[in-house]
Amino acid sequence: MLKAENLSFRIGDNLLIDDVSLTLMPGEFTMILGPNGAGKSTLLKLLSGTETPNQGQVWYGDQPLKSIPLSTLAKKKAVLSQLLSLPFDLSVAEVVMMGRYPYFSLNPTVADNHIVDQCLDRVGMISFKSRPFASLSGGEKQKVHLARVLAQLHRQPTDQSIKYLFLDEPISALDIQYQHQILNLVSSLASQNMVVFVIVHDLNLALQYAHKVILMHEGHLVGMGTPDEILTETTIETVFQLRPCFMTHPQTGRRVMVY
Ligand SMILES: Nc1ncnc2c1ncn2[C@@H]1O[C@H](COP(=O)(O)OP(=O)(O)OP(=O)(O)O)[C@@H](O)[C@H]1O
Repeated sequence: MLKAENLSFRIGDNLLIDDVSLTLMPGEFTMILGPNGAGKSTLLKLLSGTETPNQGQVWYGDQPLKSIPLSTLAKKKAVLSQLLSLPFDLSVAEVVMMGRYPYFSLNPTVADNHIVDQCLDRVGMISFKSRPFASLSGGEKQKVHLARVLAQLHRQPTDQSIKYLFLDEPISALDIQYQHQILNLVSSLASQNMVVFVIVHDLNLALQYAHKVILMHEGHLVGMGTPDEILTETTIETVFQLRPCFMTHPQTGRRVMVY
């Protein structure tokens, strides 16, 4: 379980996160939504330990996040940020191998190489293994970085510990086929004792995939609950200044939104 208590974060005079408390459970696929500048990436950074709150505390299980040694944290938690480019010239396989750095000292083992292949295969990028990373398209880069975080959180069969996965707009550059493929993959990860926290902008994908939705606006948490509880006409109009229209999908019976 991840628990955040009364988090606030400010830069200069800007209060980016204002008294946010939440609980995330392993097994739940949590999506965070909100307009540009709402504070979603900042909250992700606080929950993943990339930034330290000015007030409040984050707990991973019964341990304060700030007390967990970095070497332990690197095997427990992985973050996919919006930054896709890399300052050095690496192959696709080498980028994914970065996810294995916490597990070996000098050289990767046969098992590490196998995990890299497995993770590339899971995101449909195994045939790109030897390509220079810099030569990939935006969507291809996004899939390779996802393989990297999968490699980082790869479990040994005996490992029952809770893992924490943070994805900042992981499907923003993907075509619709891969959007669904990756969200299905992330959903299956959530069911494997993982806390999964994903920022997306597509409210319909949240309606389709999320177990829990967190809606943010101007650094505040507007609501947290099931997509049907939180994504209502009123909240969407308040936060996005657009009145949505809900319809029922003719085949699945699910709620879908049009604008
Ligand atoms: N270093 C900084 N100094 C001042 N303000 C900042 C800084 N970093 C972020 N902000 C501001 O904090 C607010 C929240 O930013 P954040 O990136 O968390 O938003 P977001 O909800 O993830 O937005 P988006 O959907 O556009 O990615 C924004 O208004 C942003 O301009």
